[in-house]
Amino acid sequence: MTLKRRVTVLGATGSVGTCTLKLVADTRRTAAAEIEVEALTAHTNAEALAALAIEHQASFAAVADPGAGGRLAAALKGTGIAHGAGPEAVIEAAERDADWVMAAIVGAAGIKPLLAAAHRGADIAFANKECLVCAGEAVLAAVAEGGGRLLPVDSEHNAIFQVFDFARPETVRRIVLTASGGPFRERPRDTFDQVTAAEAVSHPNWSMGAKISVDSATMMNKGLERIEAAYLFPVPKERIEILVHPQSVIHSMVDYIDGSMLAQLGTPDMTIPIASALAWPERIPTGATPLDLAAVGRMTFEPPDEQRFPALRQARESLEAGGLMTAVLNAANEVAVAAFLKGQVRFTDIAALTDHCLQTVQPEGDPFTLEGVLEADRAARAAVKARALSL
Ligand SMILES: NC(=O)C1=CN([C@@H]2O[C@H](COP(=O)(O)OP(=O)(O)OC[C@H]3O[C@@H](n4cnc5c(N)ncnc54)[C@H](OP(=O)(O)O)[C@@H]3O)[C@@H](O)[C@H]2O)C=CC1
Ligand SMILES: CC(=O)[C@@H](O)[C@H](O)COP(=O)(O)O
Ligand SMILES: [Mn+2]
Repeated sequence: MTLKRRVTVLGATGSVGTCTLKLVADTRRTAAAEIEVEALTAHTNAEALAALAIEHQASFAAVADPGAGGRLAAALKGTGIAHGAGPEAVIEAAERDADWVMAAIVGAAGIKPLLAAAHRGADIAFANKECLVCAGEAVLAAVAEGGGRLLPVDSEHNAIFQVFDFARPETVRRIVLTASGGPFRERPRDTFDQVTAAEAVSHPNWSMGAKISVDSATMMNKGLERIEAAYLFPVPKERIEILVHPQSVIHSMVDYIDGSMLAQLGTPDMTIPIASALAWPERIPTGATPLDLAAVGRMTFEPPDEQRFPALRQARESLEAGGLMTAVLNAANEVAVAAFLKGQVRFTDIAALTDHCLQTVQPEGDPFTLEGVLEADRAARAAVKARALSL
């Protein structure tokens, strides 16, 4: 089998983006594969983007920040690589002719490029969970219209995707999303207000970008993943459960009506779910360390604690409420996490700010349209910013 792909990576300079490009390069070197790189994007990191574009011989590179365009142009001078700057240039990257697009921008900023790629029928390797959380209906509609595949990359959802019987969804009793519990699983609750940004981004098992690392620390990540799973898999939302598994070896499970539980296991390395999405339904070799269960020794499990991690309750209630409440939750969380990372609010303020927003913002737009989502997103961001100023 020769794997043929023309790939675009949205969010190429990030943790998932660089992992994807390393896998692409390794696969080209070590397997029967014809993989070309069409376009790469970043936000402000123009020099790193240019280096990646040159290394991977991309046709086009774009930075979302218009102010970074000059640096990108300078770094690409003489290479022949076309480039652009501003949100429209990132959308142009998504519109260019790649058949496999890695959606690895962080946050709702990724919505428009994702929709552009989905609308024209590209296969979407889907990491950017915030897009499904805030615009799930629009994303699924764009994928259906375009006719491409939505290939989950988030490790839990990729695990479920690998073991879910899509031909017989009625045989699924429940989905069990595993959660590491984050860096503060055992930390005394009464010290949470002293948590520093450096402590919050130190995930016990995964090396990831700052925003998702903080989300893992508050366990909002698992809440967002429950919402993501509700869009990705044909299972009633009340049958999506969370189980704390501190070793992050079992990446999630599907529980069937006959009592069989199927799981996907692996070392905690994003190379594995990205490779699954790149080759699907085939498999390709990767450099990921093979799982050594004897070395792991023990795997443990605990129920999640919504008192200790209120983000879990907030996400569950937002999913139950439906409509645009998950868009409100996502936007509120994005602003609160950014404020925490800048040292403007305490760790415990993140949940307080999202709670405030969920109680005060009542979006009235249409959750099926991008306009409705963006309106809810704006209202939630404004509410959190106003509240954060008064803390
Ligand atoms: N990291 C992981 O292991 C996993 C991540 N995910 C999800 O994947 C997504 C990416 O995560 P991760 O790679 O960790 O994030 P990073 O912060 O490491 O990277 C984010 C990428 O998005 C770009 N970016 C940031 N803001 C914007 C913007 N406003 N417009 C356009 N591009 C932007 C960044 O560019 P620049 O470098 O210029 O800032 C960078 O390329 C997230 O949604 C996350 O939840 C899911 C599972 C695992
Ligand atoms: C790698 C990945 O998919 C992350 O979402 C990871 O699962 C975070 O770990 P926890 O949210 O379980 O701490
Ligand atoms: Mn995950």
